[in-house]
Amino acid sequence: MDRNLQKSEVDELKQDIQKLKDELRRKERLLFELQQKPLENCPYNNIFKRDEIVRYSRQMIMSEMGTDGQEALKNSNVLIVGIGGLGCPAALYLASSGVGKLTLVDYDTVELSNIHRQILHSEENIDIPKVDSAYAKLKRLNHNIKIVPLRQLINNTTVERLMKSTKYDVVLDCTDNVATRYLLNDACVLNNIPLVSGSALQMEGQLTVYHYMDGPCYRCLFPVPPPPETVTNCGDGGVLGPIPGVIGTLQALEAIKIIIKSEGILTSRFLIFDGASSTFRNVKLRKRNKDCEVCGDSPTILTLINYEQFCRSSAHDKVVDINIVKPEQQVDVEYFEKCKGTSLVIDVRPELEFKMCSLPSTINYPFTKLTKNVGGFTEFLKNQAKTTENVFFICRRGNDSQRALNYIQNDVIDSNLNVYNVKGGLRDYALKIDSNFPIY
Ligand SMILES: Nc1ncnc2c1ncn2[C@@H]1O[C@H](COP(=O)(O)OP(=O)(O)OP(=O)(O)O)[C@@H](O)[C@H]1O
Ligand SMILES: [Zn+2]
Repeated sequence: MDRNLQKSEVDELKQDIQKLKDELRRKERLLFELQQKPLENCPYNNIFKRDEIVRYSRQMIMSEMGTDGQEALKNSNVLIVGIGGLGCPAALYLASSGVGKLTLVDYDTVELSNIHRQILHSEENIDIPKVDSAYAKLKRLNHNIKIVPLRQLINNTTVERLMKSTKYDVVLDCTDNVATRYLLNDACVLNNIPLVSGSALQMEGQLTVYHYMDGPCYRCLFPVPPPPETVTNCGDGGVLGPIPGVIGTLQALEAIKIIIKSEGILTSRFLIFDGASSTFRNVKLRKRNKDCEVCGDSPTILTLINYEQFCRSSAHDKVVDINIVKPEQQVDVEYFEKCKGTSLVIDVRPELEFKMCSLPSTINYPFTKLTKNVGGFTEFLKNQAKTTENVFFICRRGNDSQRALNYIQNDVIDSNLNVYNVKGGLRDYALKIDSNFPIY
């Protein structure tokens, strides 16, 4: 082609390719399903086919499960939201145990940094939707069950549509953000469905069942969202692969227990797993809060609310520091690249991340250390900067570096230093300047 494509043309082509890929995957799924041999009826049992009896025999012979439990599983309908670190092991065990219909929802595609813990996805799945990768693996594991992969974001509209279309026996919250947690909680309370909720970060995991029998819901325990700056996800704090493996597996266990009506469901208590000391702890929770806005005796939340706004406007928001970084101090990576050779560059990421990868000739001064000793840092800065007037602050995505600038802004006001924040941080640097720099 002898002309440059316009951005809109490129976008259009990308959309066309995506549509073709989606269609191809849909047809592959159809073909796979058609190629599966239908199970043969068993003359010796009128509920299960011969293969099913053999397949589930090791759990069916247990008194806790029995044929009644297995039949309940076969007729059950489970929704898993989030096919990441928790959703993968949860889906694996629910599919292998014979849950009749499993709906998988996630909007995201597989990334290389996911697969150390998101065990349904493998190297050849990178860049494809997580739900498609999960579908393919689970169908090969157990083609007798129905799996519905939905590549979509769970929001008010989609969750309402889902819950109107089917009666779920149980919902698993395998997501990683507070707004979705409140949304799923409220949707489950309003539709009277138990919610198995898990979380995992670094070496620790937590698990509980909300809105089951007279147990509390998420809102009963946390009527106000936590301050956004106190919430860390795996992307920021890291996580050891087996931790969500343990918690996701336990989420599947609780879901199975709910379906087969076992005793000992994890309601009104929290299970905390500490992988560092290999210990499990049970923390007793309050009973349902009669004043809870959604599950209380006189609820005020009768339909879904705006969850993003609710999480932003929490009482704690007021303590978020005021941004005093001037627009001219916000520079892009292209400008940074031009100046960095003759400037001082302070990388405010934690020491460990700096060791993982860093730009040459940069100094590491972690943000947490800086905030504990602002005065000491200013002295350090002035000493370092004897040979240059320009100081660039950089971090992974440009947030902590901006906050660092906020902290020291007033202290360097009388010096001859020009301080800048690199917008988009090292992530943008990798995307726009040097693709050899690892994006993580
Ligand atoms: N509202 C939502 N609707 C659908 N899927 C969601 C929603 N919120 C979160 N998820 C999904 O939940 C999953 C959570 O997975 P996990 O906590 O392992 O982190 P991740 O986002 O995949 O990875 P990382 O944090 O390392 O980038 C993700 O796949 C994410 O796309
Ligand atoms: Zn409640």
